[in-house]
This record gives sequence, C-alpha cells and structure tokens, in this order.
Amino acid sequence: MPRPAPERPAQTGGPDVSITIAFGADHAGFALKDALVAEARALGHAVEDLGTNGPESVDYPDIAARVCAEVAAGRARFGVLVCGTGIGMSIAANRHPAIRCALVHDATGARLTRAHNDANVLALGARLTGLEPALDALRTFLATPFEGGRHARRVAKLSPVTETAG
Ligand SMILES: O=C(CO)[C@H](O)[C@H](O)[C@H](O)COP(=O)(O)O
Repeated sequence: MPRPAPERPAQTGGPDVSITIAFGADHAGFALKDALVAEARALGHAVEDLGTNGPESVDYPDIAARVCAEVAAGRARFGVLVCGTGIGMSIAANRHPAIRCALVHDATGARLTRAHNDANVLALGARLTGLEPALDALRTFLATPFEGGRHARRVAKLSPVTETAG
C-alpha cells in the first residue's frame, strides 16, 4: 500500500534549510534511529521513518533498500541508516548506484564525508557509537555542504565498477 507523502519542503540540503530525511534501522538500531528522528524533527526537518520500530529481528538489507529508494528517487534529500555496527547497512546501501553511504562514528567523519564525498546516506552503529556522538554526527552531516572542486572530480569517478572475468 502506498505511504502518504510527507510534507515536502525545499530540497537544497544546505544549513538552516528544511529538507526531507529518510530514516531506517534494524532491530539493533531502532532505538538510536528513533532518537535521531526526534533530533531531525527538532531541527525543523521533515522525516520519513521507514522502520523498523521494535526489537523483533529484521534484515538490514531490506531496510537499507527502502531508504535508498527514497533518496535515489529524490523523495528524500538524505538517508540515515542504523544497525548494530553500521557496517551491514553501509554495505547494503552502497550497492545502490545513486547512493554514497558513509559509515561514521563522530562529527569529524560526518563533516568530511559531506565535504569531500558528497555522501547522501549516513550510517551509524548503535552498538559502537553513543547517543551524543551520533546526534553530533547527524547535526554535522546535515549542516555541511559539499566542497566540490577536486572532490567533484573524484565523486564523478565513483560510478559502479564492471567486473571482467580473469
Ligand atoms: O550488519 C550488521 C553487522 O555489520 C549489524 O550490526 C546488524 O545489526 C547485526 O548483524 C545484527 O545482529 P543480530 O545478532 O542479529 O542482532
């Protein structure tokens, strides 16, 4: 069944601009995800909460696919994914061609992946990163613009690699 469309503010992604952010987590990450959702709303952003919303075990690739579809289609400017380590979510997200997902543990990583990689999905590990560093990482990710320049050339080279047999 189609979900109701969230409120759709401007999608510019710069600081002090309200955007739509898609959130997802597995059972290991849903509590941290809920705290991040609350923080995004407190900052004035629109939120798509794509689950999961309880401790029942779910598979992180299924959740990552939901969030990445929203970002790839332009219905969300950014995605945020949380699992136990953030590793499974980041592996899953980076299989989607339009997604540049960064696994981050603090605000410095969040700043640099926006500035240098133009990351559009933030992955966090709820079993590794505490609440305050995770909230700092989210705020910084949302507030940091892509620097462009030499980084734009490198990001343009991040197209999918086609493997050739031996
Ligand atoms: O994919 C992961 C590892 O990189 C995540 O941390 C998952 O949340 C984790 O694997 C879930 O493990 P569980 O034993 O099923 O809770």
